[in-house]
Amino acid sequence: GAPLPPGPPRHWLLGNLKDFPRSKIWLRLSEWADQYGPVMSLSLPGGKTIVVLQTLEAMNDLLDKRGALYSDRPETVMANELMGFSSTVTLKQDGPVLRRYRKLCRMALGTSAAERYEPVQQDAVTRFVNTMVETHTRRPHGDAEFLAQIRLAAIRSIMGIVYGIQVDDASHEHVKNAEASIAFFAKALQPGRYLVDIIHILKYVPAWFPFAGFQREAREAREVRERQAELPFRHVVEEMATGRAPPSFVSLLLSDMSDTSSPDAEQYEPEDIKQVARSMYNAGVDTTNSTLCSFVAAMLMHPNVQTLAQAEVDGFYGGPRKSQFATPADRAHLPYVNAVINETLRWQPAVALGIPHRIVTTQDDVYKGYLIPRGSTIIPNIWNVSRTGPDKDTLNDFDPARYLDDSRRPLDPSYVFGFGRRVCVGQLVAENFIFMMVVAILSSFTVLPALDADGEVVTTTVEWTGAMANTPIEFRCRLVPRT
Ligand code: HEM
Repeated sequence: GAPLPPGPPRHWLLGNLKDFPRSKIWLRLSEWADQYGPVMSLSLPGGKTIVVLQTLEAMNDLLDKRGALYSDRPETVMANELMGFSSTVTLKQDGPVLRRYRKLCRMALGTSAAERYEPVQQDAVTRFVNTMVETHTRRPHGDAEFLAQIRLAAIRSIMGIVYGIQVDDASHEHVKNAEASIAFFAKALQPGRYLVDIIHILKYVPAWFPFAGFQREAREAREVRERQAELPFRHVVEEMATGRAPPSFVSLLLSDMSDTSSPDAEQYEPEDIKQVARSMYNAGVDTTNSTLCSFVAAMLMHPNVQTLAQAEVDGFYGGPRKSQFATPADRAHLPYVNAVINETLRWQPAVALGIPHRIVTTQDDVYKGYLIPRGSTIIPNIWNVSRTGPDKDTLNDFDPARYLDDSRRPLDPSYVFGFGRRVCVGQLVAENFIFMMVVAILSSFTVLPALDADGEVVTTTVEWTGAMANTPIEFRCRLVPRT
């Protein structure tokens, strides 16, 4: 039969476990791309195979064109079984339930639905701008408050879209539950974080056992996850009963279900809607937040780009601070701003390794002469694609002009939203919100370095975390209101 795709030598017991760095795994994988080519393999203890796809061609060939085989997700014991995140869209195995979930997502996040959410997204943008103007008055030397405010804006957008709930600040009960849930979720998905994901038998260890801290954590995660699902959902049901519910993901789907003439009425349970709604926060907040924080970092590091983008925005809206009613339809008129957004998505992809897929457990496959064993984990190395293209040596630099130049235009960065039947369901609302926030920031503020107590400019370098969501590590700057 066909050989496994090439890869570094394996230890007889540990496989390649020791070859994985603790953070920014994508950098190591991208180094291996030069050595091993478009498809490589690694192994984990217990003989599990990981296949890494390094080119967009390989990702499209397998995850898209052979989607019937490659749309499963790996089973993680801690996240799926013990913490109970298997009811999350993102981690759901392929099958009839996932297809139901994704249909609900398309119904409530597709093109016509996305337009209905523009007012709640606009509201989140306006509140961000107002808060940052105030922050500048109180602390003109700048600090890291904008990071918390960007996250809050992403939260407001999601809570508004999914439940029609207005969030004043991060101490809102639903937000606290959701943030606790997302922290468990992110931790459980860190590779190698829990031994139980490597030695599955440990899942039978009872919670009272010494060293079974992971069981107690899992119980806490289940409780938090349940509250995250239940409370905001119940709020929408109550508001609908009194006729006060604004249009939201949940209210649209619930009213569709209760309409007996709708062909969908019989196909869904309220429980499906509740679980799908809960999934959105965990999938949508970190990703949107990372992208917007990377955008601010880019403006801080590249004042010349900021000036050009501001000039384009001012030209279109008629001057600084005039963009408050920007809508996604304006994108067509702002080519340079589009290039800035594309370059941000490419330069710091929010999920640099995507979310792993899995090939079905019932059938092997062969690709480019190599065996892809049934049940292997398939990792699309999005980072490597973002570093591939003309002018390769410059691809670590932030340079939006490359998208406006035929001779060095990189691939369209939509690959940062994933592939095939598992492609991001929030892409449209995410792109709309990112556009609205970027225009509002450019039009309302100039991003400048923070000042020290003597009013001197603080030299700032920005680094990114190496975790699943590729987010800038806390840095300070000023968002100075424009006049
Ligand atoms: C810049 C923003 C975002 C980026 C870069 C992003 C990226 C991704 C990626 C890479 C995947 C995995 C696709 C795959 O498996 O091939 C994904 C899945 C998903 N995204 Fe997003 N996402 C973003 C925003 C959002 C938002 C705002 C929402 C919700 C409104 C959302 C909801 C989801 C869900 C539910 C899934 C799971 C789909 C499935 O497993 O079938 N995402 N996203």
